[in-house]
Amino acid sequence: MNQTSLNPTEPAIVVDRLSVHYGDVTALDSVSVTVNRGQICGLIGVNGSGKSTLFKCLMGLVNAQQGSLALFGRSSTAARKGRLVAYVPQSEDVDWNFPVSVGDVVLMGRYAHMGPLRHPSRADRAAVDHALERVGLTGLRNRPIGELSGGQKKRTFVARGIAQEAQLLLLDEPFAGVDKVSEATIVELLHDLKGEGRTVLVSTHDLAGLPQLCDSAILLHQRILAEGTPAKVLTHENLARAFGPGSPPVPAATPSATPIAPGA
Ligand SMILES: Nc1ncnc2c1ncn2[C@@H]1O[C@H](COP(=O)(O)OP(=O)(O)OP(=O)(O)O)[C@@H](O)[C@H]1O
Repeated sequence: MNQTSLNPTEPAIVVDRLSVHYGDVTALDSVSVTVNRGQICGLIGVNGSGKSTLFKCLMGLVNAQQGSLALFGRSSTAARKGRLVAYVPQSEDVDWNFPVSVGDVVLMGRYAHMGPLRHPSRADRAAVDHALERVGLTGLRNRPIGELSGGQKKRTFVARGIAQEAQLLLLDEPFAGVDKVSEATIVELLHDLKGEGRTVLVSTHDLAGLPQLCDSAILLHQRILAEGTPAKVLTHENLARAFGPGSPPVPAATPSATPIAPGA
């Protein structure tokens, strides 16, 4: 399955009335969202608002009690098997003591391309080389993943998604605990990936950077509080509903917050 076999009219993500409960805790309550293809969409909300749960549902790692979802019109299992979707998990969800090198992690992105013996072909090795180069980690290929900085670890997982040639990248807080160089590298990469027609859903607490990074945004608090352009979503009222008293300020660079003078 590749991009050319996809129906171009199908959105990258359609979530329909999805509810997830962990025992007594409601993580997602009848969540419906659509993310169109070729967009960078920002997922925002307080800690515990359900962002990671939504990512895990999209990856088929958590089963919803109610509702449905589709990735490019397919089930999450079919999308994963078709290597359409790549996931960059939160750092807390990764066992960094697992004895693998940076190159090994990126090569994992090629597994679905390989035969049952997982013997890498020349094309697989070239894809890994290319992905490492794009994230600026060629020199660290043989380094154990656990020895990298937070930002380098994130870049390694982004490289895995690039090597996989995934059409949809799900990034759970890629900017958390990363240095400025890694942050700038990841932002540039996401724009490049979008330029190639790929779709990105990225959770972030960096509201100030969101208008520059994202085409659209989703504000989550178990339910969808707002969805649309960053300017539409990042209003004082919406942020107060999501974050409560002491909510973060509306980003100054939100396009609608800076009206263009007539004739400008
Ligand atoms: N495996 C689990 N078992 C029980 N409760 C869970 C589990 N995973 C998440 N939760 C609860 O579900 C709710 C949503 O958690 P989730 O991790 O999806 O939120 P989040 O928005 O990603 O938070 P953060 O920004 O802190 O990562 C929280 O109340 C959390 O405590």
